[in-house]
Amino acid sequence: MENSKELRTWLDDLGLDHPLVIAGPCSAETEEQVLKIAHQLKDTDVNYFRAGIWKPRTRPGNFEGVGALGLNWLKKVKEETGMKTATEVANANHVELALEADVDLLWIGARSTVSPFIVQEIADALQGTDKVVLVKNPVNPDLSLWLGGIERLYKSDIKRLGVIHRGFSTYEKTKYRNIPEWQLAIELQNKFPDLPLICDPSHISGKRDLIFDVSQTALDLNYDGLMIETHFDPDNAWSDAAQQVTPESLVQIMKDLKIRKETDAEAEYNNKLNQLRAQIDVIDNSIIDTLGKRMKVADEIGALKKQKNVAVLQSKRWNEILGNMILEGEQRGLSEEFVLKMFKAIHQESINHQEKILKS
Ligand SMILES: C=C(O[C@@H]1C=C(C(=O)O)C=C[C@H]1O)C(=O)O
Repeated sequence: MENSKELRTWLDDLGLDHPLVIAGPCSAETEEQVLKIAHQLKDTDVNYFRAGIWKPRTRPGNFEGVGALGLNWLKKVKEETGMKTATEVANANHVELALEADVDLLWIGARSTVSPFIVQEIADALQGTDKVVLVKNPVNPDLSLWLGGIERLYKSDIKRLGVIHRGFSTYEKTKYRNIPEWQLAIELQNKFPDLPLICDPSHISGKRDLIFDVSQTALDLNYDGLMIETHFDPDNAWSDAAQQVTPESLVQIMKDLKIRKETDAEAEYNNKLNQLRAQIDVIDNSIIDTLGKRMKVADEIGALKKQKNVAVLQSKRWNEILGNMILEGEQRGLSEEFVLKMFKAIHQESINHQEKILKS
């Protein structure tokens, strides 16, 4: 599959002057609940009304969705509000029912994207559809698996495509429910700049207070749209209560978000930018030069260790370096997270260099 402008035709055709917005409850609970939220979202920036009909839950025993019955409620949403509708499908049967109910946008969830069997089954069931189909990232940070999902759909002649970034599971405790790993989405944009990219700040955040911040970061990184879970009574929602916002909050979030343009033609801005970028180029070259020199010293240490039959890894020395560098970094405004990541990568490269010498 190649990048092509065609991938974003469905989005361009909407002619929006704001990011695409997909909003609605995490789960459809009752007909009344679905219609009430839909009417509250009707005259806002919302383009697609979402509601989960089949809910994949991590553990059994939780509310698993109202099932096909909820599709009738989505039909009513369309009739009564004119909003397009969206839901998640996780197997061929869901696809068949959702297409029958004329749902306008279908997405494949993170737990389905991990399974090529399931994605293929869904792609086969959707063959040639003119519905919009979006693929959420797999739960693990695997770009190939994510793109593989898109490619399977593309091969099934589905051309109105896009991706949803909902973050990645992690064992570590972080402020996020699912860590964003923005680099992965940036890499995806580099490969497929015209594939519509939607952020799901609700699942990245896991709590409503973080949603604005995550949404702004997404827009700063050129995302095309947002999927935000919305409920009139979030605290009493039957699923994902902590991360849903009220329709009023959603409107406020959309109002407060700054939509950045890709560039600015003004000469003064461009001159200054070019000057600063020239500085960055010089600094980047010196970083690479310094790292090359560091590895040459590591090579010499490797040769010494080889002579004396000493192990490559020296944990005590390594921990001293890490501790010192975190302190040094702090004084220069570098976060501990960044310093750790960078020095772990440097250490690994140093080990690789020494290993090569010890094994030669
Ligand atoms: C270079 C050495 O080998 C390893 C690599 C280190 C580094 O790159 O700084 C530090 C400790 C060792 O784990 C060393 O022993 O000093």
